[in-house]
Amino acid sequence: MPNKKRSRETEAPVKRTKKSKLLADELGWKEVAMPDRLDDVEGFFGLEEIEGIDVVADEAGKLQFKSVDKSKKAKKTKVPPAPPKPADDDTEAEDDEEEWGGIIDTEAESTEEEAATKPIAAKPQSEKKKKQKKDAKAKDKKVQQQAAKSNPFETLLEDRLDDSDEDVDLPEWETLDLSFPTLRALAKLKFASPTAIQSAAIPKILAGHDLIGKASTGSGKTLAFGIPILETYLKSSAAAVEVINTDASKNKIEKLPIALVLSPTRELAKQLSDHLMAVAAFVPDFKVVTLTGGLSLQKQQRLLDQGVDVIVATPGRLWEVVSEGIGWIDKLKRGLRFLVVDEADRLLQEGHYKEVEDTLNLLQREEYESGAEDDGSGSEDGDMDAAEFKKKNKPKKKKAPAPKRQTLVFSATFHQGLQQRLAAKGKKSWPKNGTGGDLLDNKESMEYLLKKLNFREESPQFVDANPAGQMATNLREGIIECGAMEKDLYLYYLLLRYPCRTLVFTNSISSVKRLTPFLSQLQLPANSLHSNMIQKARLRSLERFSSPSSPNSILIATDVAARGLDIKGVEMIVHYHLPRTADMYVHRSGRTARSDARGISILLCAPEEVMGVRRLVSKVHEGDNAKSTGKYAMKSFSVDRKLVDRLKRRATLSKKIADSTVEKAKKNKEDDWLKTAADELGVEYDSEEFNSLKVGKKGQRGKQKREKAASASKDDIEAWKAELKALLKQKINSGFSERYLTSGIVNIASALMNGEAMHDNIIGVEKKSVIDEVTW
Ligand SMILES: Nc1ncnc2c1ncn2[C@@H]1O[C@H](COP(=O)(O)OP(=O)(O)OP(=O)(O)O)[C@@H](O)[C@H]1O
Repeated sequence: MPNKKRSRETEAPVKRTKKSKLLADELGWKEVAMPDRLDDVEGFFGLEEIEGIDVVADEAGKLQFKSVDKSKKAKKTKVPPAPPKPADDDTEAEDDEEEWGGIIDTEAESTEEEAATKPIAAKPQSEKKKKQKKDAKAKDKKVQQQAAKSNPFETLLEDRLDDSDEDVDLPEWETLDLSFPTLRALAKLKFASPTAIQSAAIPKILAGHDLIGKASTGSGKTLAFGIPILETYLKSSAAAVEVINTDASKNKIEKLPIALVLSPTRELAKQLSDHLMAVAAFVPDFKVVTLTGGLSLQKQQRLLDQGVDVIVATPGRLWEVVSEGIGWIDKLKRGLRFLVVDEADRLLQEGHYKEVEDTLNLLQREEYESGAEDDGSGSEDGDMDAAEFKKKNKPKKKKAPAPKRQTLVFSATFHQGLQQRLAAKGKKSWPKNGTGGDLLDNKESMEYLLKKLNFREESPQFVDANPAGQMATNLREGIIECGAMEKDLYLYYLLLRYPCRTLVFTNSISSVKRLTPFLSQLQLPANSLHSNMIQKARLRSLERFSSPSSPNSILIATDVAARGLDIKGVEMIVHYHLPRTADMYVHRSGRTARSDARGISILLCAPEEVMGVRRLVSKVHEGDNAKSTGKYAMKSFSVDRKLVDRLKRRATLSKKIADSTVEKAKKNKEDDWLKTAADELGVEYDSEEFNSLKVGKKGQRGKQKREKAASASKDDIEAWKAELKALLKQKINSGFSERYLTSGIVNIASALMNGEAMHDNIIGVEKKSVIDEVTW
């Protein structure tokens, strides 16, 4: 039956005849657009609708159609205004509008797990809570504004209209023959010269080649593909304007996306979009849309429908948006001039590859079916059976010219484990014997990518901008050997001794959840990032971590932060857990020493891990020019063991407090869940009895430990907290900085009271840069 509801906005023409009763075929049916991908299309090939028609039955009960007076109909079908929503019932609206609008509250970050356990209906907030939220909002807004000030991209966007006559003098970029708007943006960004990958890749891409680009972390790969995309956009929009000027009949151009950039993580996608917008700061119509999970799907669809030049997306969300949208597959096929696969080795890895493959299949450039075209041969025979009708109306195949789409692939690494994983030979873990996780050489990477990606050219251009080494030139690496159970203590030592913006990598979400309160108890500004956090909390953590107002901030993260993130001022990377593969080591370490900056990467290693790690790191450095004379020997990072000893009690107390809080929260959650389950089953719930049944011998020890932590009494915790507080007030004298100790510049007690205590003033040793600790 025609669906009146769906066509409220459009008025379908009705073929009017003299008689008021009409036959079905006399009606002005209008085709309804269908989502590009239907899950089950068997026996279904189209939908049409009609409006302004009443269905009436004659005396014999036969249905007939009757045209309805439009004005009356309009009255009849007028949609009543939606009833006002109760003030606290904003769940639906929120879902629709959910987008990142900066820091909005400072409530303890909640995970998706936690969110799921919250009651669905929002409770009315108390005045006090509202006020707290308001204050927190204002505070976070301030932090956000400060963060924005430090973001060169934002400043650039603010400046762009101020000085349109400004001269651009960038001789080093001259050979690339770039447009004025691009050069202006580069000048504003203070990028005086192109980086090696930019010099090598930009001319090749502009010449129309497919390209595989390999260059070390932080070496400017984003603009190596971003600039050619912008230049192509500028040329094609200039050509479009010419067409309009010379051909009066074409007064409207359809805006089609010219580039699709795939990113493995949400945060990287956002960063890539910002970066592209920054270089396009003087091209006002250039529009980049980011499609990532965790934020409103509808909002992203709306943005796309408003017209877009570049789409930056994570594969899962792209697939969702495009396949559920209408006409997007066709638009992508017709419009795309560039497909960029950033962090290609990650995106093509097992687990991610399926969605990328689906996307690639969608974009196949062979002949494609454009869908049914109305050729005016609609059915006139009401008795025609479905099969016959379907045959007659079969969508016509239409040949489309192959689009000139270039495929651009970028990464700092291409490693062998990738191929093995794709061949489903099982996961490679960090090798004890130092043989796995090897990085692919150029020939192997090329073969691999050729197999996986549908390049336009038979041999895409391969650019390796840093053949001499995998790691950034200004990066120093070190190793600290410590007992497996002492990693918390050594981490605390490093963060306290060398206050600077630090990223700490762990291999599990639970470690992130444990280490964050552990460090917070020790008054270190720790934030967390892992994939179980809701998207807003993820972005909020990153904002806090990168805020200029907290130059010594710490981010405890899983490998979700390992690739691509470009955060200014990160000086130290700590591998709390060893990276699982060599490429992960390269990417994690690459979050520091970016562009011209210096940085250090430190591995915390248990004695049994040291040999394997040393071997693997020397593999990563194989081929380094400077070190090719012999095997690269990873340096031990010098540690003041005396100071470590003096920090032990603090670390022990903080660990106890953090563990008991985490375990208590877990236990409460588990108890709640079990109680509900028991209620539903109508049985008595006894947590101890239940636990004794649940755990086998194997997990007994860990379980006992956890139970012990969870069973700490409130008084125990309070006592630990008081002891820790007292300890934190005391300076710790490691013996080598008497000048600082006796100077009395910092009044620790009042600093603590005012919330100003930072790790560089609660330790009684001189602040020292971690980077200066190693020889350069
Ligand atoms: N020509 C240039 N001159 C100076 N800085 C630049 C230049 N091009 C890019 N940059 C800056 O260098 C930093 C690193 O760039 P980008 O994020 O593109 O690196 P990348 O090679 O993609 O790193 P990764 O492999 O970690 O993803 C960014 O802050 C960027 O703004």
